[in-house]
Amino acid sequence: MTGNPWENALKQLRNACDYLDLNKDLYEYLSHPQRIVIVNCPVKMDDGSLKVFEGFRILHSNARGPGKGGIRYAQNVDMDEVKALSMWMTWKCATVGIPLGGAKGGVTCNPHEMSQNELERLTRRFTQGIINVIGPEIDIPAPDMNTTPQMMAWIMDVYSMAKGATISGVVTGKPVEIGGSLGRTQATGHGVAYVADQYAKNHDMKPEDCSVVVQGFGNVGQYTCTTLKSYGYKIIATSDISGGYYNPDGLDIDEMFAYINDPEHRTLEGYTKAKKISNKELLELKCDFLCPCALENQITIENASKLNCKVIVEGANGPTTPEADEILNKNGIDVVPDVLANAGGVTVSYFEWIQDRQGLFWDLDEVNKQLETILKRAFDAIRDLKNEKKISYRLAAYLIAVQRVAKAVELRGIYP
Ligand SMILES: NC(=O)C1=CN([C@@H]2O[C@H](COP(=O)(O)OP(=O)(O)OC[C@H]3O[C@@H](n4cnc5c(N)ncnc54)[C@H](OP(=O)(O)O)[C@@H]3O)[C@@H](O)[C@H]2O)C=CC1
Ligand SMILES: O=C(O)CCC(=O)C(=O)O
Repeated sequence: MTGNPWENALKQLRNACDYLDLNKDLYEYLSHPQRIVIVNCPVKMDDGSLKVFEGFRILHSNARGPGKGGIRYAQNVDMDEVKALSMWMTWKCATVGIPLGGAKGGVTCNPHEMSQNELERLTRRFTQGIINVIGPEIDIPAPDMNTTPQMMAWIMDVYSMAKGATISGVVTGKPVEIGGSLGRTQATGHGVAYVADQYAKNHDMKPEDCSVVVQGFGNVGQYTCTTLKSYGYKIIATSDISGGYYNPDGLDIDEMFAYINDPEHRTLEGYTKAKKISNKELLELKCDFLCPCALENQITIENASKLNCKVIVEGANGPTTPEADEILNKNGIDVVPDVLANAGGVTVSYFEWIQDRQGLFWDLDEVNKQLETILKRAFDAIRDLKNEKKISYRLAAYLIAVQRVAKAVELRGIYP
């Protein structure tokens, strides 16, 4: 893998602090997560054997509010990845101006090789392990890669049983039947598409003339595709672990959606109504919008100069390395950064947290209206700063976010 995500996250912070000429103490403070919890989770597997899974919950900063961020289940989860993801959450919440801090969790496991019962036992054990550092006022988990609303329901159950009361606000991204918000499942992809469309509106690009490549066809990728398609954009390629799927005339996203939801398939393997291509070919396709919606470190020094898109809209967290960013800047390819582009998810999680605390639930139109208001305000502020200072979208977003966090740190006197 090119680049360690934590080192990449530190470089991005360094760039912003240098530009802002912030005092050294602030960089020193922000370059350390506030709290790291590591838990070993013993799980009885279905075959009777015992496996111990390592899990992390990391709070990067609660200067602006309780920690917020998803939990990821994947084989390559390690502490540096979770540290980076937690720091990116701090900037994301500050970028869109919601009163939450940054946190993230992860468990090193291969969820695709585990049964639902094993995943339930793992999720319950992991929750037990982090129970003292989560809570509606402390740190609120949510879904991320390979974690689902059902898993959020188990987290809520373990926490509630321990506290002796039903506490739905401990976690977001839950099923709506137990306090989830309408629109949360679609929110991240909806936000990616909405922000891409804002970019298009600002650059005289018409949806019907624009082709889009979306790497990843999971929660974020799927709803990025469906929402962009509903706006009139043509999705010409997408991918999952089985490879890329390309059709220059446009993919039938609904059909692909149904294909992977068929329990016989799960992935796009065997889907025949598109040309099969490699992940490398997918990223280098000629298109207007490239939306990486899978993993970190996909656009690197190796492939940045080979990209054939006009703009990158980052659905994933950390898909572009700082070195690749420099190449893209030189080549005139704009990058709408993750901390803005994929902030739709955490924004609707924030709405879910509010709704749970009030016991009053919004209809879908209200959720989407508020979401778009927040994303538009953030996009406009970043665009204006970018134009004024002649800097990248990423640096503009970071300047806004880091200054907001710095102000909170100063006002609270966090290091007297
Ligand atoms: N869910 C959310 O609300 C948010 C997620 N994000 C970020 O978006 C990204 C995607 O998350 P999400 O959609 O939730 O995760 P999912 O697990 O739902 O989907 C991940 C997608 O990436 C694909 N993928 C995994 N490994 C590879 C690979 N090596 N090459 C190509 N594709 C691969 C998966 O394929 P397969 O299913 O076949 O394994 C799947 O299509 C992550 O970076 C996450 O942190 C950001 C904000 C919020
Ligand atoms: O919904 C949330 O609270 C956080 C989602 C997340 O993990 C992310 O934005 O990367």
